[in-house]
Amino acid sequence: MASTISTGLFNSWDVTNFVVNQGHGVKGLAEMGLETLPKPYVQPLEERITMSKTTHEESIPIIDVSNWNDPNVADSICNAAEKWGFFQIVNHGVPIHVLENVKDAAHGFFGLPAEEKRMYLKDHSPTNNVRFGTSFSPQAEKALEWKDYLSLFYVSDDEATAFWPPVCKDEALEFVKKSELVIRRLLEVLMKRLNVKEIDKTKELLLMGSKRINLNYYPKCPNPNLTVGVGRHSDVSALTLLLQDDIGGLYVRKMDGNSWIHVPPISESLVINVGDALQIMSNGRYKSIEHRVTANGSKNRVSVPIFVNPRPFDVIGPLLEVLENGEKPMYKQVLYSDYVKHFFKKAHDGKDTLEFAKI
Ligand SMILES: CC(C)(COP(=O)(O)OP(=O)(O)OC[C@H]1O[C@@H](n2cnc3c(N)ncnc32)[C@H](O)[C@@H]1OP(=O)(O)O)[C@@H](O)C(=O)NCCC(=O)NCCSC(=O)/C=C/c1ccc(O)c(O)c1
Ligand SMILES: O=C(O)CCC(=O)C(=O)O
Ligand SMILES: [Fe+2]
Repeated sequence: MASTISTGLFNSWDVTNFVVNQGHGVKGLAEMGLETLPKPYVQPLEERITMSKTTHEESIPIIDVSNWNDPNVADSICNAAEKWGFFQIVNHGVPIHVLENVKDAAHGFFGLPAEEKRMYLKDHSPTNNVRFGTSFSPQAEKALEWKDYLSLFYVSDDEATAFWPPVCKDEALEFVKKSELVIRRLLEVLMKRLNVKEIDKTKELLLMGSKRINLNYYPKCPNPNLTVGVGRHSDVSALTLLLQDDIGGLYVRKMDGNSWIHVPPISESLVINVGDALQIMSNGRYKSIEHRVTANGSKNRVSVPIFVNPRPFDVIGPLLEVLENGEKPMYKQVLYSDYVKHFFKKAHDGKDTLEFAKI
């Protein structure tokens, strides 16, 4: 392949070694001035987004949450979580400078030289809670995904201050903190429809006892149609709150069909989606929907999801309040860390992780 020969990376092993093991990331590869897509990134036809049916006739709901006490707001949120599993919120109260700063900080982190980012690869990182990586699970994947990430598991302010990379820690922490209220409000509203009247301490820990913030970087890609930014998956969180920049590329599977809907960037909005843990706890009422991201041929894209989760040692299953009306449980009780480890050890495979919890 002419382009990889000109970079000095002669075969697929060289490319993977350079990107994954040496910590250059796909950004390092993209910056070599490739003309064609290296082979390890070529996705099978059926996984390419260009081969899928995309529709512009419908879009996920956009909900103005400026008044949380308005019953119409609550209804719209619960309906969206049931029907779409995905929606955007505006007037959510997270200040614009917090959103702008964390996107800038993402560019700041990925703009560091490879030697500095390499310090956060799994084998070098001073803590398991900070991980720089590429693709999703390169050891399990047939084709790599065109994305680098920094994943930060929030334990405490002190831990974050001590271990998160200096170039982005304040901004990432500020986004986590400033989004806490909107997360709580969303969960209160969603719980009410499930017959959970108040979120006591036990419920709070079960729903939002752990948080992970990822900084995702999708560099400009030669032949974006042959690969993906992120393959089809559903999140394993309870709820995900996603900040995207103005480039676009996130697609959501329409629940009742085979078509994919674009999630258009809306300035100052946040994308919210139900994750597997909430689908399980709601006994299937709220839907954790498959989504994927395209690669982009002309721009570098960043996104910043906050995954709101149970704690690793929590056992999750359908909530008692949900089963009180006599409905049959669809999912068993599972240790949350077992569920997450199962997700992380395979390649992205749509909604297959949920099979792990099905009765
Ligand atoms: C995640 C775990 C299980 C990690 O526990 P730990 O003891 O640190 O286990 P570990 O042995 O280091 O990790 C197990 C494997 O998970 C994978 N892994 C761990 N962390 C990550 C990470 N942040 N990103 C990718 N893979 C990871 C690796 O494959 C590990 O294997 P290895 O590379 O070490 O061989 C633990 O912290 C936990 O239970 N956390 C619960 C809360 C949580 O983190 N929930 C997940 C929310 S994330 C979510 O919902 C979606 C994430 C997502 C989606 C699409 C993407 O493309 C993507 O990149 C990420
Ligand atoms: O980048 C995006 O828009 C979505 C990323 C995503 O789905 C994830 O990180 O789980
Ligand atoms: Fe996701």
